[in-house]
Amino acid sequence: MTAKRSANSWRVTVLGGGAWGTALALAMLRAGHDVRLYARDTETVAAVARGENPRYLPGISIEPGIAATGDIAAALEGADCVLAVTPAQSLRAVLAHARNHVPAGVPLVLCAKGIERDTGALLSTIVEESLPNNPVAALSGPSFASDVARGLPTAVVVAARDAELAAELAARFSAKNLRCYSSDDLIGVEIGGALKNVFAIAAGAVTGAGLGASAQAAMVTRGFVELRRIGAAFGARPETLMGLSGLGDLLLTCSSAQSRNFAYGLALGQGKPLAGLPLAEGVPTAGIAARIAAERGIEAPIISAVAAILDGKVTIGQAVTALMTRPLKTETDI
Ligand SMILES: NC(=O)C1=CN([C@@H]2O[C@H](COP(=O)(O)OP(=O)(O)OC[C@H]3O[C@@H](n4cnc5c(N)ncnc54)[C@H](OP(=O)(O)O)[C@@H]3O)[C@@H](O)[C@H]2O)C=CC1
Ligand SMILES: O=C(CO)COP(=O)(O)O
Repeated sequence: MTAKRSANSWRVTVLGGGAWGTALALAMLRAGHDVRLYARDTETVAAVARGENPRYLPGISIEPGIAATGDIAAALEGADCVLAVTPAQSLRAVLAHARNHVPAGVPLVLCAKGIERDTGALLSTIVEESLPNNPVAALSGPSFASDVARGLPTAVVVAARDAELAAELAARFSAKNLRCYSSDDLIGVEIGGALKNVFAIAAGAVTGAGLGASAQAAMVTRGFVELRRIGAAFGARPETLMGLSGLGDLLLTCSSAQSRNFAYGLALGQGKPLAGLPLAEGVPTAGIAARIAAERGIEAPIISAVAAILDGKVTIGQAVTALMTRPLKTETDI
């Protein structure tokens, strides 16, 4: 199943041994690359070496060929490309740890989805601050880690400001069941991936609270308007947000309890305990996105409602009433 390495094979280093890091390491292996996986947790390193990652990808066997290590220097030595696949809120710390070992000039591909809670920085800004000598790219789109790890087909987008770099990365990452489109709209791809998580929480909450499929479709549609407004304020192109990293990922994660953000919202809507649930990137992103929208005068009532619910400032019922009684307007007034 593992593709043969060719002259086009790169040494690809994946930073992060969670669900998505492990799945992407497998995807890179299948695309014919020489893959190293850095995980800080020794048990994860040992598990990947055994051919499994039961904590993050239970029941999925990991093909041999991924060199897992807890040694950041060894992981990055000779890398042609680095994939950053830890949670958004950890990115700055991970890059600080990796900084002295990342070869100059090699692309750093963001695979996390979020906005830094404390600063409002997009993840590309964090890379540019931390690794000024490395071009930044982002990989995003509808792609559950377990689907990709199992080798099920999907399509994603790889973006970089330099269209040639984006196209090269997309070509090198594509494999039989991973179709990578390219884009030079880095910010658009980042914003789509980050904000869809907030609406996935909202979609889960709508389902959990039993508000009905109609409410869910209406919320996701109006949420997408907010995503487009915020995207526009950051200079994202509308067609990017209509693509895999915006609409595509919104469709996936707002309709499936396989999404951890949707599952988080579902528990919220059902009044179940939230402690101990898996990573839901939309939680920190909701608060900072609401703040960014308020500071920039962008109308984002659903994002603000999600942030207020997560902060315990309003109940889901109160938020729904507030949303339903907003002044009426034309639909196209975005
Ligand atoms: N899972 C998915 O389907 C997809 C996820 N993503 C995005 O990818 C990102 C990562 O998600 P995912 O892999 O699923 O998350 P997981 O919770 O499955 O794994 C997170 C990984 O990051 C590691 N980590 C956290 N903080 C640090 C740190 N400071 N230094 C080193 N390692 C650290 C964790 O290590 P430890 O075990 O030691 O805590 C763990 O290996 C998120 O932004 C997510 O939105 C994108 C597309 C699909
Ligand atoms: O981004 C994802 C799929 O594209 C994964 O979504 P969750 O983090 O909500 O599981």
